[in-house]
Amino acid sequence: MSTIECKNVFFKYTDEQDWIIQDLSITIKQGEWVSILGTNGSGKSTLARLINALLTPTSGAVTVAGKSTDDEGEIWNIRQKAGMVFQNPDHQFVAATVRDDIAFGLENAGVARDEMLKRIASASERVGVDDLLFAEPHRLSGGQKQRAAIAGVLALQPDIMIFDEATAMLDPKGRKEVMATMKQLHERGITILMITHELEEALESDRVVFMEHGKIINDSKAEEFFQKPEFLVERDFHLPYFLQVQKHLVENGFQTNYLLDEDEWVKSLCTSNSRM
Ligand SMILES: Nc1ncnc2c1ncn2[C@@H]1O[C@H](COP(=O)(O)OP(=O)(O)OP(=O)(O)O)[C@@H](O)[C@H]1O
Repeated sequence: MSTIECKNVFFKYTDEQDWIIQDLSITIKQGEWVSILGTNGSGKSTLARLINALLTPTSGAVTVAGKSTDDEGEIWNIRQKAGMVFQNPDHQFVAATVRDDIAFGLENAGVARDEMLKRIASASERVGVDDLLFAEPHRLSGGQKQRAAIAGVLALQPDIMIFDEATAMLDPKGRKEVMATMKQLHERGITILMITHELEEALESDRVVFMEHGKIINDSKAEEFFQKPEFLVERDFHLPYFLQVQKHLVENGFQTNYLLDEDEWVKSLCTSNSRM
């Protein structure tokens, strides 16, 4: 069980900069699916890197499963517990085949050969790249590449997976594949931290954290967060079409609250007394 805990974290990359992360505190429990939304430059990726121990706080504390990211002896342990998947899948591969790429991380982690083979088989099967193990990563489609990258992280048996705009470079099919994989990992109890600009993706999560100027300005359940879409509209976020329609209905008194599941909303509309 790995809880993520950030306590009064301040961070800047250089002395000359203003704070990139300012007095940020958050606790994320094992098994949660948290979307991290925010405007460009608000510090989302920096927060992810602080949690993954790629960066350490200038002041304050970040702990993962009770281990401080400041403790040099725990860095590799933390990175295994909290694996990261990045935006550009092409930057994540180091080996000539998917199989060797997954094996590379395991070798670095000192996993014995028999165990390594088991883990490669199980991680690749879980994300549906078991038939691509001998393929060259650069020849895969975008969605396949991201799933192969996820398999590499998954083989290290993380409790937490951090997706930093992992679908941003994918076409709709690739996005769908990666979102389905995230959903499946969440169902298996892995904590999902998903940095995204896509509200459709955030609708899938349990909790939404919204960052601005290095601070968390909203932290609530997704159902609650999406009850106030004007918060997003004011910040130039593009609402999913079915939420835009609901916004008009709410504003005109035809509906009292927002439903985040499109099918459920359509069903309720069809059975409602206020059918138009
Ligand atoms: N290596 C670095 N050195 C100096 N400043 C940096 C570095 N990386 C990021 N920054 C600055 O830190 C701030 C926050 O960047 P970060 O990437 O965390 O934001 P973000 O919310 O993820 O942005 P985006 O949505 O555009 O990806 C930005 O002003 C950025 O210019």
